[in-house]
Amino acid sequence: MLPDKDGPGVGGGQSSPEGEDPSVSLFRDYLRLKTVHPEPDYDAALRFLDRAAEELELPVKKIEVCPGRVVSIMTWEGTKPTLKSILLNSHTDVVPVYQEHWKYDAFSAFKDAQGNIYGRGSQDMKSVTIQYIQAVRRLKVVGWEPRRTVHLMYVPDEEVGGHKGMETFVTHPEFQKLNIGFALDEGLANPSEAFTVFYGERNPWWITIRCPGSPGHGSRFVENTAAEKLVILCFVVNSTSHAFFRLNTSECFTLGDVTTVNMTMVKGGVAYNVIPAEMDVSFDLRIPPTVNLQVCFKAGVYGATLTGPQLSKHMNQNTTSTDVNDPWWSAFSAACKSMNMTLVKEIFPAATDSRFIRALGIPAIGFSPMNRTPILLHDHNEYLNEQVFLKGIGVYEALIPALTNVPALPGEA
Ligand SMILES: CSCC[C@H](NC=O)C(=O)O
Ligand SMILES: [Zn+2]
Ligand SMILES: [Zn+2]
Repeated sequence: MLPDKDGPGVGGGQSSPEGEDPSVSLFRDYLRLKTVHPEPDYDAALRFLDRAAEELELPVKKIEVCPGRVVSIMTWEGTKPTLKSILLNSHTDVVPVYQEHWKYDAFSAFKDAQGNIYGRGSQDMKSVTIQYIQAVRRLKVVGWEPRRTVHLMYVPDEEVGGHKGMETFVTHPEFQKLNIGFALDEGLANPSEAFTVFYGERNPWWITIRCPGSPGHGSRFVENTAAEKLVILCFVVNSTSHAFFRLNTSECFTLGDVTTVNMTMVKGGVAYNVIPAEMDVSFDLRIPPTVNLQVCFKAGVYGATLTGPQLSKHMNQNTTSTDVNDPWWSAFSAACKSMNMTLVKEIFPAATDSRFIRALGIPAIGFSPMNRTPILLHDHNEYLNEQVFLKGIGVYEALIPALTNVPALPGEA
């Protein structure tokens, strides 16, 4: 039996503080699960999502893509199930916290007098998971039925690159069976009245460069040392400041439009007085889809060599159409317009699981309905206001019908 309105919430809602919207209580319950790296409690998330699926009366499919790494999918079958489906994707994991820098326990989902709900994942992206679920719940309660099938997918390990999550799952036959036509995934908050939507991402490259050099006694003049090469690489990294400069001019660049390079790890050396024979230096590069990746390869690393394993070097640069004539974008943007929402289109500055979906040629939009909210993902004191959260449910309540009503496209059954 579906509940009357937003339902009692997973687990019966007994924990709902008096007067609190059940959707907010459900969100706070989900924030309390410690799906935090390096050892996320994925079982707790899967149990929580199973209970939600039971309440929604939706079938669940689980696929263990790697040992201990399960993708869970709730499916709301459409009245035209041969048409391509809509994917509502979210990841279940969250990044670690420095608890000493938080005002409240990062896993207590504390709500202050302004209605700000503090918790790791409140923006990234447990809010979106619950908003999808509650939007579906509301649509079911009023008896609405989708034409296209809707899949709510919950994936592990996005925060560590998605290798044991979405990257592997997109190669699985069960993924093909979902027959996805269009996907929604996470975006970022926007401090203004507007909402940001992401139609592409910068390519993340996590690379390690080995700098071999001449060894010797630490008291001598030695030419061509490993450390010397490492220092030259520091100058290369300095080019990041050019990108920063461009960001701060009147030119309309956002972080997603420029390349950034940060040296993030250095390894090498055994003793104060021994010049090491090699040093490894690691970089986090983010390259916009408009930059020729082959040129990046040829840029040269001053006699140093790339060494393995290169943790991530995403090469696909597909972006999603935001052309007025694109049927998915026009459905998405028209629904937002009907709610008087202002949209700002950008390239996502970091990486999400959308990149694996776009790489298959499937259009994907990164969108978390959080306006009037500072960008606090991965930061201390990450929070989301309950009113903003609740409005977001309404946004999906309009977006799901808009997207599932996109008429059959050429080539669709
Ligand atoms: C190289 S994949 C890294 C994925 C990660 N995603 C979220 O923060 C990021 O650092 O962007
Ligand atoms: Zn995220
Ligand atoms: Zn994240």
